[in-house]
Amino acid sequence: IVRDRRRIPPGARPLPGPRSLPLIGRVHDVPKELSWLKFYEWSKEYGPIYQTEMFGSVHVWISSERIAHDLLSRRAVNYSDRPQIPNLPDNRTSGHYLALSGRNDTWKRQRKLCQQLMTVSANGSLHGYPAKERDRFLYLLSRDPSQYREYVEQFTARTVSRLSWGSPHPAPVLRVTTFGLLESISPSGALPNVVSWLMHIPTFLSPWKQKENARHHLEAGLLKGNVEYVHDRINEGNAEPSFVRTFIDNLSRPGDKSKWGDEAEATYVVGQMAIAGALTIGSPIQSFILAMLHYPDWQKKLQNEVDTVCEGRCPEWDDREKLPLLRAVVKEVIRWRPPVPTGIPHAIEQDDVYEGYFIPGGATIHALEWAITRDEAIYPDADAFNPARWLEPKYPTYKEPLTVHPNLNGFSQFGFGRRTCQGIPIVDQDLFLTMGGIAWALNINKKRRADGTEVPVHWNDYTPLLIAKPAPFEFDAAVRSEEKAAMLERMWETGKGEDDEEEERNELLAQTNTGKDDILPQHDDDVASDRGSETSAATGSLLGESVGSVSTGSESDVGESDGSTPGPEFKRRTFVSPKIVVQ
Ligand code: HEM
Repeated sequence: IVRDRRRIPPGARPLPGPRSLPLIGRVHDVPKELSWLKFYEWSKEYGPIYQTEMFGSVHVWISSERIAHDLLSRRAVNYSDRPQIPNLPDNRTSGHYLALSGRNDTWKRQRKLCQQLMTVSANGSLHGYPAKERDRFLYLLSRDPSQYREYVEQFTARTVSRLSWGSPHPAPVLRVTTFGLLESISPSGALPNVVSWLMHIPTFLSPWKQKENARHHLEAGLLKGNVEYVHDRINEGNAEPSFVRTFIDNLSRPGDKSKWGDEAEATYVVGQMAIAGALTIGSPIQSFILAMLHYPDWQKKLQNEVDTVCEGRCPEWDDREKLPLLRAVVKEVIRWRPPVPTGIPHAIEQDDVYEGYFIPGGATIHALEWAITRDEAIYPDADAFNPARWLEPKYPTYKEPLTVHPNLNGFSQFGFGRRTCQGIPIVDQDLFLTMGGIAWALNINKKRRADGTEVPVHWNDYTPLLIAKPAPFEFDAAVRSEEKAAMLERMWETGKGEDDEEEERNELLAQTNTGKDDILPQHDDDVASDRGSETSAATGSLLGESVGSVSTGSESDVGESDGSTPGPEFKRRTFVSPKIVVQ
């Protein structure tokens, strides 16, 4: 849609914004890296709501929480659609990506199902999965902190795989297909998302379409194979709790998809939940480590709270009422370094006028999460990491009682109106347990060179995709005592048996089935790194393979494919065990 002054009703005026060049609008001004800083800078110049044009599309940028609520929540009827993503042109209609779906009946039904599945699991404390995976994560991190990105991504993907399908084993393939999706939908991940006419190029000429088709094929195999796996486990009487099991046991109504959809639809709803969980939560966990390096005083305060309240043991989810500082740290990390800094865009359906400004129907509406968390009236000294802003009455964000507040419910960083994030129970528990666990187990410090000087750590260098993660940085992490080192060993031992057995069986089956052992990236750092160019080679090689269904560890899945192509296998991971360093 091009700005058309004839559409502006009498008395209204166009939104302010940078002057556009013919055809390209302001596209040349938006940097590939940290684009949200440019949009934030423009908000200082043009105000808390302004517009830009890019290749004929109008984009509206909102930097004030009040305005975001006025439009996206109060006028939700008109502001709850999603824009078309040129590199994923059926995103609004396919029913495969709830979060990217248009405002249609399929989306409404899927959103209800997603909420129901989440509620059942949240009421069961997420079946203890985040704690189980947290214990594994802490042990691995304590062994080799330099692999922190790999272990963080393993933690998030394994936890959400358990929640979705009752098994951690889909995690490696989930990570690959999910990262590919992130590239496909991000403005900086695929050229057609910026130069939209490229979406009309036929598939045989379009590297972007070919890559996305291969990724989608892999994803379909993964999701369908995983549902089969749950059926197998149910038939054998040993299915672990999961979203899919809840659907099959309680919500599936063959022949009637009116309320919860059918199994094919639920397959993709759960897939979307798994994708969302695997994509996002690693960002704040990594940002937490970054914050501890820049703010050692807050690390000490957090350790004091955890040590005093938990009397030497690692914090658990049941301790949350008694750990307000830990909850404040969780919330402050998300505020300080928003995981989705430009937000997930909404689309407006009909022309609208807001405070005298014309907003054209069809425009893309961005709640600029980065700017929203930098509003000095709400967050004084916004650039500083300061959990006290959630705990002391002198700050505008303080809320009582501290047994409940701060918490993540209703936080701007999870969006607005009818499209708000549905994963908050997972985010809350994953972050509480990992951040509390790291504070309990480890002292995070800047690395020192042989000459005693500190290795510098960046302040705000983040990856450019829709979900932003810190660029790699170096640090030291020492286990805080011999006693904790022994406890970490026990935490690892308790969780590992079942995994090892399954992975060993996978390896055996994979070898007999395919004789190939390199279909997955050798080093998952490739996937964890999220730097488009670094990762595309590994992802591309995987997607370039012709793949059938995807193993989740059950015998029936492995090797079940279209007959001509092998299913990708899970590589067995061997964990090196350097000596634990105790400080
Ligand atoms: C730190 C972690 C996360 C952050 C910061 C986050 C943030 C967001 C944001 C900003 C939106 C868009 C809201 C809007 O359009 O107004 C969203 C949507 C969504 N999120 Fe999350 N999210 C996180 C984790 C998760 C997890 C773990 C799940 C798993 C279920 C999840 C599921 C969804 C879904 C299904 C939607 C789409 C809702 C819709 O379009 O109707 N998110 N999230």
